[in-house]
Amino acid sequence: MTDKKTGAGLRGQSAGQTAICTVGAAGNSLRYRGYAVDELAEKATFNEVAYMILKGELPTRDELAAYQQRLKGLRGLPDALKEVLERIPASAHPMDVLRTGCSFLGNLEPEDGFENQQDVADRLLASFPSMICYWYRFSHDGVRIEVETDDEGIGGHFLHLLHGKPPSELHARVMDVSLILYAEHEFNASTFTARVCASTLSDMHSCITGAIGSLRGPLHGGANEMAMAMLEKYHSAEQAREDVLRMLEAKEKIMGFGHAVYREKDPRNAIIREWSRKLAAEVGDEVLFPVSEIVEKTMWEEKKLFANADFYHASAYHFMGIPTGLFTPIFVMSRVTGWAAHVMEQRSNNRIIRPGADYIGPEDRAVPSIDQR
Ligand SMILES: CC(=O)SCCNC(=O)CCNC(=O)[C@H](O)C(C)(C)COP(=O)(O)OP(=O)(O)OC[C@H]1O[C@@H](n2cnc3c(N)ncnc32)[C@H](O)[C@@H]1OP(=O)(O)O
Ligand SMILES: O=C([O-])CC(=O)C(=O)O
Repeated sequence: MTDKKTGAGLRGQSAGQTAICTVGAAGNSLRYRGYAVDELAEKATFNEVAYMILKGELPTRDELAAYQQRLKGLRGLPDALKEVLERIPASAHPMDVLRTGCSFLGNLEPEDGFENQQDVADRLLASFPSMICYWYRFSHDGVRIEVETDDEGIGGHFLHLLHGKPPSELHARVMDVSLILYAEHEFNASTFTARVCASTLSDMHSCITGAIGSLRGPLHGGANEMAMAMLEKYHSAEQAREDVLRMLEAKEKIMGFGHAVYREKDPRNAIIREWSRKLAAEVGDEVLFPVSEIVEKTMWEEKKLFANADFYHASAYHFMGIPTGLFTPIFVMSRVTGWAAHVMEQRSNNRIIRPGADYIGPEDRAVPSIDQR
């Protein structure tokens, strides 16, 4: 592994303070406002975690009930947004759809002052599943769906809209855990994008729209889709192992492995792997899960590279019948909590983020006339 404190990517350097999250303390831990992610994934719902990330503390029973009611009431989409979504072709990337949806909602319901920041965060959290599913079902199935359901959880609501029926208890819980695991991750690339935008005192929709653009890339959130594209090529564990060895020999990147901060393991991986194993048993899978396991084993044996949060999300989502293109939008539905919390934190103690650069271009020179060039 390269020295994390040298070279490109601002690796290992602190770019500011945060009270929201710690990543990689002791090489492998993840805590949101002091709570370990493993414990949250076991004992909490995503609604509770979202509330805690956005508002600072875990909700009481009454606060949670009121918050769930509030989010349910914010699931609807304005007609003008539905019209825009209907014009986006089926061939569009779903992340581009959410990027447009977020930006367009900013035209219809502008933040109009930082005193409304919590309201905008709640509105985006509640309406992203509606946006993506409204577009997906219209462009792929030709139907205009009703986007308001009575599902308690955002993950269950998403599956309901996508499949047109309420999800099983198991699927609703897996979605909830997945959203907990993806909710927040300190100064990752998309969150840093949001904070840079916030530091200019821009509006919440601009910050979140920019963050969606950064999350889209295959080195960040887009890795779960790329991992799925690779895994579904294989018909057996043996074939997968041989191809991974070939890719490593050719110095190709294997998506869903490695991390910019964790050194030993990504604590989210073991959690989503076990849920994926349960889903594999439910659907009677004998290929995708064993293939995923052999890829994980081979990467560790050959390169000491561990699976990150994205890797087993690929098989878990696939087992629940979610189209691959919607994997990263699910990440958005969750990470909007972390992004918005960071925007609010940046605003609360702001100085415009504007680093310097080491100049490596030509020495000073005179401008020649056009005939002399
Ligand atoms: C939710 C998330 O966003 S998690 C990240 C999701 N992204 C991916 O899964 C994409 C694949 N992984 C990667 O590209 C990288 O591991 C990143 C972007 C996550 C981290 O990048 P960096 O911090 O630059 O990686 P790092 O410094 O640890 O790389 C060390 C070495 O391992 C190699 N390496 C790292 N990840 C991988 C991988 N997935 N496959 C093959 N080789 C890898 C690097 O090429 C580098 O080799 P070198 O020293 O010969 O140049
Ligand atoms: O922290 C990072 O660089 C990427 C990551 O795992 C995340 O954003 O969840």
